[in-house]
Amino acid sequence: MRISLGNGSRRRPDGSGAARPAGGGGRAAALTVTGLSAGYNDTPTIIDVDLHVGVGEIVTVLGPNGAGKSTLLKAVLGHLRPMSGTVRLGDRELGGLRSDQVCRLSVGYVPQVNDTFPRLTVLENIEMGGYTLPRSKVKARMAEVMDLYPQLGKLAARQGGHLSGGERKMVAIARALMINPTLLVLDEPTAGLAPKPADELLSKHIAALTTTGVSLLMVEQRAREAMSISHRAYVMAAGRVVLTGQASDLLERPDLGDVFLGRTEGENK
Ligand SMILES: Nc1ncnc2c1ncn2[C@@H]1O[C@H](COP(=O)(O)OP(=O)(O)OP(=O)(O)O)[C@@H](O)[C@H]1O
Repeated sequence: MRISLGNGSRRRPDGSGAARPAGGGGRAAALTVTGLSAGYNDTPTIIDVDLHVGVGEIVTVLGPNGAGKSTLLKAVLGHLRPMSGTVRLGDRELGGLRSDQVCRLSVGYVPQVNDTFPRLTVLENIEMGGYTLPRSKVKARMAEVMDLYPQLGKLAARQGGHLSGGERKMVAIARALMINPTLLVLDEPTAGLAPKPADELLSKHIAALTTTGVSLLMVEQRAREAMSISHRAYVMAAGRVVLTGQASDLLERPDLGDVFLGRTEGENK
């Protein structure tokens, strides 16, 4: 059974969900997943998933291990071919496209692991993200991206392998922003981070992305912190969406950790 909390697409109280043109000319578009089933070896792992990320929204997918969260992202990103259903970004159908084709439609991806090139400097890592841009546009786009994360300026010459986990993730996000994505997909960005840098990554660096107008789909285990910067959330269990609603409504649930992650609140901290 799917439970829905809250109605409509309310913006966050500070109004930061307002769509703004992304620097560099990216076209704003919403992601709409309808009736999506996908999986491995002809067996569906996710079943009949409906999900929407409005323009400029942050939407978080939560759920216990094995719920199908990463499989959902793979199907959106073209790493897995949908068995049924549709994945639309604006008026474009992504379902059935290869991952490189999805990327060329302005979909940025920050993977959970192998997020930076350890032997390349911060600047080189970020520049790599612009490999599909005309050469003449790369430097200007790098400047725009560095404006969003000025902290990276001080680390410009440092190798990826010599960064903290939080710094590395910021570099990975900056690299993904180089294509000025319409949709940015983040797979468990705080995985492996200590609580303080994890909170900082969510509350500062990921929350700051709302200023770019990008639509953001994120899988995240830190339910409370992720929802405090999200517009809506979807909870998956055993391959299905079992709960969806406004993040502010879901945040009020005292059983957040138990219900959303299948574990205790203490473990969620
Ligand atoms: N490449 C694969 N081949 C076969 N089965 C897979 C593959 N990848 C994942 N699965 C299975 O699909 C199911 C969902 O996995 P998925 O990684 O999507 O879950 P998840 O919610 O992202 O879990 P976690 O939070 O642990 O990352 C699991 O039962 C998993 O074993």
